[in-house]
Amino acid sequence: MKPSIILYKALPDDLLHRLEAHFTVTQVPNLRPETVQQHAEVFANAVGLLGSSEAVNEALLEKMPKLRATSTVSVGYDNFDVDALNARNILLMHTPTVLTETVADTVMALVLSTARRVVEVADRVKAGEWKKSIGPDWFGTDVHHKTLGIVGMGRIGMALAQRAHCGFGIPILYNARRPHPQAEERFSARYCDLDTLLQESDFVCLILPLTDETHHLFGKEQFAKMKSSAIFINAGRGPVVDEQALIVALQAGEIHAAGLDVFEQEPLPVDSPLLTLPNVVALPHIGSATHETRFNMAACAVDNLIDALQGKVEKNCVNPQVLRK
Ligand SMILES: NC(=O)c1ccc[n+]([C@@H]2O[C@H](COP(=O)([O-])OP(=O)(O)OC[C@H]3O[C@@H](n4cnc5c(N)ncnc54)[C@H](O)[C@@H]3O)[C@@H](O)[C@H]2O)c1
Ligand SMILES: O=C(O)[C@H](O)CO
Repeated sequence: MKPSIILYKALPDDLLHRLEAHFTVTQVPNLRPETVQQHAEVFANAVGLLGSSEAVNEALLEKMPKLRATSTVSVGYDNFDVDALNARNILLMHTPTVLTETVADTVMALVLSTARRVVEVADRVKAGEWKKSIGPDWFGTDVHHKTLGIVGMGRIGMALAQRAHCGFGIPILYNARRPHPQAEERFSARYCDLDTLLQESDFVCLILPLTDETHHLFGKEQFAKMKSSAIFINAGRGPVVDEQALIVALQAGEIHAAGLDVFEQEPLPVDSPLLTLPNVVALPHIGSATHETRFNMAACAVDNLIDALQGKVEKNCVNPQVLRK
C-alpha cells in the first residue's frame, strides 16, 4: 500500500499525478480544526503534508502522529512551528531559488510604480482627468541613480541589487546580519548599520523573513530616521513592519510613499487607511505570482516531498538535522 499524504492546496493535474505515483493523496481545503476533525483518520495516518499559507503548529501535529515530512509551496516558512517539527523529527521543505527572480521583478515594479506614481496617474487618465498637457502635479521622482537601501541581502535581495545596480545605475546600501562579499564585488554594494541606511537611502526595501528578531523591526523610530523624500517598500512579510506606525508616517509626510506587497493582516482589510492614501501602492501578495513561477514552485514542493519521504534532503530542507537524530 502506498503511504498516505495530505494535500491542502490545489495542484495542476500533472503535478497531482506525480504525487499519486508515490502516495495515496487526500485533498482537503485547509488545515482548520473542523477540517482535521472531519478527516481525523486520514490526518492520523498521513506521513506527508503539502500546501501553503496555513498554520502548522503543535495542535495540528498532535493530530498527525505519523507525520514525517511537510512541504510548503513558498520560501517563507514563518507559519510553521519549526521547534515543534524538530521535537517530533519532522522535516520541513520549502521552495527557495525558483521564485527569486520573479519576486525581485515585483520589488522593482513597486520601486518604479511608487516613484513614478504609475497607478495613481493611470487611474486619473481612466477617470478622464487628462484634458491638457500635464503639469507638475502629475510628476514623479527619478529612480535611476538614486540610492537604494536593501534590508535583508539574501537571494531576493541580491537579485534586486542586480536589477537596480546593473539596470538603473543605482548605488546600493545594505544591512544584513553579516557583510556579503559577493554583493560588494558584483554590485559595489556598501554594508552599513540600519540607521545609516535609513538616513542615506532614497528607497528603503525590506526583503526579510519574519522571525522573532524581525517582528516590528520597522516602527515609528525607523520611519522618523528616513528622508522625508524616501520611498518605503516591503515585500518580505507584513509583521516585520508596525503598520500603524507606517500609516502615521505616511499621513504626517515623514516619508514620501510606500509600495507594499505584504501586510500585517492578509487579505488587507478593506477599511485599512493605507487604501485611502494616493501615495501607497498596495499589492495582494503577488511577489511570486506569475503562471511560470507558481507552477515551478508547486513542482519543486512536490519533488521536495517525494525526496524528503525517501530520506533525500540535499537541498530545500529547513531542518535537515532531524534526519541525523
Ligand atoms: N512577497 C512575496 O510574495 C514573497 C516571495 C518570496 C519571499 N518572500 C519573503 O522574503 C523573504 C526572503 O526570501 P529570500 O529567498 O531572499 O530568503 P534568504 O534567506 O535568502 O534571505 C533573507 C535574508 O535576510 C537576512 N536577515 C534575517 N534576519 C535579519 C535581520 N534581523 N536583519 C538583517 N538581515 C536579516 C538573512 O541573513 C538573509 O540574508 C522570505 O523569507 C519571505 O518571507 C516574500
Ligand atoms: O514566501 C513565499 O514564497 C511567498 O511569500 C509566497 O507565500
